[in-house]
Amino acid sequence: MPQVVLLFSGKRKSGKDFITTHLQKLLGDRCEVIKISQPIKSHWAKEKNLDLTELLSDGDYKEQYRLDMINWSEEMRAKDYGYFCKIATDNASERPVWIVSDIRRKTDIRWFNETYGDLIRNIRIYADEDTRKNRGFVFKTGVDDVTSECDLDDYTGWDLVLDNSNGKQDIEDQLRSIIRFVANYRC
Ligand SMILES: Nc1ncnc2c1ncn2[C@@H]1O[C@H](COP(=O)(O)OP(=O)(O)O)[C@@H](O)[C@H]1O
Ligand SMILES: C[C@@](O)(CCOP(=O)(O)OP(=O)(O)O)CC(=O)O
Repeated sequence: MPQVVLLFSGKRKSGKDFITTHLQKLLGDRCEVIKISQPIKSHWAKEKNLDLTELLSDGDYKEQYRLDMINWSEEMRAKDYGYFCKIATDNASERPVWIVSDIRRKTDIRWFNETYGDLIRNIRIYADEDTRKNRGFVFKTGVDDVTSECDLDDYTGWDLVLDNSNGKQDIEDQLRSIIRFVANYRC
């Protein structure tokens, strides 16, 4: 069992990967990064003979397949909302800090809450739309107006909110806030 499970969410190009990758470097082998989208992308790469490394990176490649992956994964979630959360965590190591870098749905939070209870901490990464556009965000119907991107818009149970817009806190400050926040867990 981990000692703390940090759930990160945020809209496309808000900086989830950026912040969690830096956090991982800082915490080293005390932490494990878990991606719910990993089993989705693995399945899709096998099924369609795609480049998994590219699908996992922040480039444009994954955007070409995002809509299809959303639609397929929603069918799976309709049968079992925790399906991908379970596969992603089944493969995780026994490190004390788990960083889940891509929480998107209330049912993701529900599954982690039911499975890890008091260990979970909800961290929201915010970035304003101009910043996200500068980072390559382009609105796409079927992607940005569906559950995948919008389900947590009205969620209010955040334990920590970080503003990762241009000109706000720099990455060192962001990381310090997170570390202060998890410090109680002797990580
Ligand atoms: N605070 C930041 N400073 C500089 N570049 C950033 C920052 N946050 C994100 N980026 C860059 O913006 C792009 C999108 O960030 P990413 O972490 O992939 O977003 P998300 O995972 O939320 O879609 C990446 O190229 C990333 O390096
Ligand atoms: C099909 C997806 O899992 C693809 C998610 O890919 P990423 O987690 O890489 O996305 P961003 O970091 O926000 O750009 C979305 C879903 O609804 O499950």
